Amino acid sequence: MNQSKEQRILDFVLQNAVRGDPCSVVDTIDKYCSQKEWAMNVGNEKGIILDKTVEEVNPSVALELGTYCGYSAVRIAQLLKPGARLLTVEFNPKFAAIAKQMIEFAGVHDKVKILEGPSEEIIPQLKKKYEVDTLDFVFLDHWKDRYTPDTILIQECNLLRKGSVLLADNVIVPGAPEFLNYIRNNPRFQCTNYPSHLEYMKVKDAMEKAVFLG
Ligand SMILES: O=c1[nH]cnc2c(O)c(F)c(-c3ccc(F)cc3)cc12
Ligand SMILES: [Mg+2]
Repeated sequence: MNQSKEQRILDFVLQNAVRGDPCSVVDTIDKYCSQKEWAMNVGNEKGIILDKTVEEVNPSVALELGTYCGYSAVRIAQLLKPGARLLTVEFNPKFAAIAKQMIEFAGVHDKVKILEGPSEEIIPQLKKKYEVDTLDFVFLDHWKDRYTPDTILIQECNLLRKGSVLLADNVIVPGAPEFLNYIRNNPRFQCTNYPSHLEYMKVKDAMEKAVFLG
């Protein structure tokens, strides 16, 4: 049965990265995806913007929408303080299975919980089923058409507090124009744009940060 690209990425990590070393896992994924097969990991250039935002927020509870192979989950988890946790939502069971192995190999599995299913079903479960009070940080990196409805749903579920930070990938490519319009015209958010490039390409992309004002 022929392998998926995501399985090839995982195998390359298992063969070439250092078990228990999150940096080596991140660097090895970037090496494979820049030299052999493009894949939709946030990548190193936008990854540094993600890192800086996570360090600035220093979240106790972080949510990621869109796990994929676990690249950004590993990046985020390695920056979390002791006792802090990342909940990451993945709709595609094949991607979730790859990410689980990636996260375990990186040695950050005690900080990360993969929640399999559609974000619109999981977000309303966060308080009761996953014992979340409020989210300090949310990384939106799933499907552009879900950015706005999920941001609205997160607010409706009372999951944000004054100072909660949202960071959205791909607001230029593939693009999330409706989300940018929503969040930049919403007086309850203070927005900042971070121009960058599409992972492993010279194409322009950007991330958008939105701080919830309460
Ligand atoms: O669907 C996505 N979810 C999350 N992140 C993505 C991404 O970072 C991409 F670059 C892309 C992408 C895919 C194909 C292209 F030609 C350009 C960007 C897609 C996603
Ligand atoms: Mg992305």
